Amino acid sequence: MDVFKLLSRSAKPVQGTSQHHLPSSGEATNPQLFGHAEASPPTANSSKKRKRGVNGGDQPTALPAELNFFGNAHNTGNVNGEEKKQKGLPRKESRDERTAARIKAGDNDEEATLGAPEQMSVVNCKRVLRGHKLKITILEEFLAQEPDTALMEKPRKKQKRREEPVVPLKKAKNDKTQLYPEPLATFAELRSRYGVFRRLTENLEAQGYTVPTEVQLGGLPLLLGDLECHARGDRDENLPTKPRKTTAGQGIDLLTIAPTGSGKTIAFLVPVLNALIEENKLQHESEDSAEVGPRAIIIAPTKELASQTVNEARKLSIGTGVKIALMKKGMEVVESLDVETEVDVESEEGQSEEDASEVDSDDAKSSSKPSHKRRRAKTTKAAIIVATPLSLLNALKKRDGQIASLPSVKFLVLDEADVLLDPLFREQTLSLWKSCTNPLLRISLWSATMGSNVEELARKTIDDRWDSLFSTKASRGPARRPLIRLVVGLKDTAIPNVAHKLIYAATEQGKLLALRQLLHPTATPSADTTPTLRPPFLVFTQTIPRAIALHAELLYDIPPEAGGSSRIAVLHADLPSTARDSTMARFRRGEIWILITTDLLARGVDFRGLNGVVNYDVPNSAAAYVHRVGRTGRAGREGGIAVTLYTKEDVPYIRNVANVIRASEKLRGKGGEDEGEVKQWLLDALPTPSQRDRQRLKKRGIESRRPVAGQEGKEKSRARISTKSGWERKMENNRKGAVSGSQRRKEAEDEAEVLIGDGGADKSDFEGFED
Ligand SMILES: Nc1ncnc2c1ncn2[C@@H]1O[C@H](COP(=O)(O)OP(=O)(O)OP(=O)(O)O)[C@@H](O)[C@H]1O
Repeated sequence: MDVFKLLSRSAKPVQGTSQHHLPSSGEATNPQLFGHAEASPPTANSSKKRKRGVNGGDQPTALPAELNFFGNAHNTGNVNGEEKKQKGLPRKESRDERTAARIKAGDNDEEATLGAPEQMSVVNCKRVLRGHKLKITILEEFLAQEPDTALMEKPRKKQKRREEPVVPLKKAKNDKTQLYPEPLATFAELRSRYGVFRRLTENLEAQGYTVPTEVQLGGLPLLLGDLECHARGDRDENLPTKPRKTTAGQGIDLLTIAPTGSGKTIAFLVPVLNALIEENKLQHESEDSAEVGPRAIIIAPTKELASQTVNEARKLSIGTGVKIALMKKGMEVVESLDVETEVDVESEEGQSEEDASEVDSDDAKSSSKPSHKRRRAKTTKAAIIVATPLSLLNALKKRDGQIASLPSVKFLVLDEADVLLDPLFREQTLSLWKSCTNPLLRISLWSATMGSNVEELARKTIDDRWDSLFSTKASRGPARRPLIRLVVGLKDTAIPNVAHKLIYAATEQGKLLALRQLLHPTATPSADTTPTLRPPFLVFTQTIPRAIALHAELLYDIPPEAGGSSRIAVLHADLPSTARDSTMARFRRGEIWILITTDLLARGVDFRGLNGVVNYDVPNSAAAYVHRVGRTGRAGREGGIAVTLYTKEDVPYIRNVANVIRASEKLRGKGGEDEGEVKQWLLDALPTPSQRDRQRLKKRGIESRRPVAGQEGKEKSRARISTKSGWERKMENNRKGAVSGSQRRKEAEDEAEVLIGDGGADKSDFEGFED
């Protein structure tokens, strides 16, 4: 029995989306989104800019035949080595030295570690990076400067110090500097170039990854190397690599904006795991006692994403000795701290949420519920802790309300950083950031979308933290790490490998009809009309009550032969953890085909075989749209469909979504006025929402779909999802009212008749007539 056929009621598939093109039907052939044609050498006129360079980018010698970086990258460096020799520039040693240290530390695969390939020239690096739409910019650069010893010896008055702060480091801001680090051509280079531990690369290989995705080919060299990258802009593009002096060994802080499903998790996990394996080995060799406390913290906005990250990290860490733990309520992080370890077990689940559009109510809300049952906390011995902000914050909260510090933490990763630094989680995230007091802390922020305000906040927090650590008279401080920004593709744009459909449904009832039409198409669809959506897919609503209501409405739409109501489920933050976990597991196993949810699942969650996403309620922002539709088309898979239903209430705001679709279609090559889903005439016709409107929408969603707290009746009616119009419902209610009224009247009459029959009074009261 073809269950998909049953669900789609024998409809023929849309042209061009035959089953073998659907994302769920197989592995992606190429996880990279851009630069597939990179291997072919450029034509003479392909880069006018290069002519300005010293040697001229159009010279054949500047673009050698080894440009097939993804075929045999190890050959690419020879020419560059020659170039360097000719120019008399020093060859860098640091990688080899590091590799030798690795071997000494016990990772003895000499064959793989020796003979690291030579470096590419800047021209080649630039070509590859541009081909893959990677832009790497240095946001802030900090140069070490000798501290003023006079100031160190003579403490100044408070007033004076404020006027002339003692800053042992000179800060040099340069917003325009672009970097061209050598991209990672193959995963084998992790070992040969960066001396990554064998076990880690084997575990990566075991996952079946063959080609690094864009964020991995750009991000891993930045995080694993010593920033020996090309720091000059267009002017000096033909000059070879010059290692940066200021930051060797210190690493960098990184802000990454890369498309959804582009493999950011691997990009941040590999460097952290590698560093921790190294640390373990060195500790073991020197027989030092193991450091107390976690060494890396990964923060994610939802439990679902956090537990997915733990799974990924555990797969990569098999046999390495690095322990990873998912932060749970009741877990103690650092034993020696006098933290509030006794926890309320009952209040752990099902905290309610005011607004379902928020990412995870459990974390966004404070946990000030009274305790019912208490149990002792366990101290985790894990080196890496993956947590939602509130779960970790609760574990660090001391009895006096202060947050305990985590000096052992050297890596802080903010996954979905823009939402973690959004007002909903900002305070919690910044408190955790502040609690990581280790001066060597390396921070990396990751997301598919990042507003400039979030970038600015990240920059400022890094600045302030550094100043508070090293601006005192006595502290000299290490050389300041630079903050680098890596952008893959077009910032804040949906992935190009998903087909977008924007459907006007006019009213709420129209949306339900349209969704049913998607589920059970009656007419043969064509590429231009309503798309056929094949399970499994996700349906997003604005609020929890609406998700529940839609689930109730669609529950019996799936024929019993196809599994009936068990094939459709709802997942939201008001459900207990166990129910959430079980629904996720059933959806991943393919037992659930249609999962109705809120923005709880909009970010980070990776369902490999998801065929589509339905925005039953329009997302609250362009960023929300990017993340929601990014649940399909993961790792470069083709065939995903994103359907957005909108009503007349959405029209004032739909332009945000239309713009994202248009930009994504341009990336796909459908940039013409009359091409793609969003035609120019539609864009011209749509109103542009004001900044205020956009902010209000982001915060509250469409007002008429919001539940009204404390007004049970209204709340219900607003959440109601039904094909019946308001007028029909009113008439139905009137009919129901009339029927129940007549029933009441009838009952009253019957009662009266009984009383009359009985003489109209209570027998017990009747004492009889007196003689
Ligand atoms: N090099 C690779 N080759 C093939 N698949 C990969 C590669 N790297 C990661 N993947 C797969 O790509 C999928 C998406 O990865 P991941 O969840 O890390 O994406 P992401 O960039 O974090 O997305 P989001 O922004 O939605 O959180 C996963 O299924 C992962 O296994």
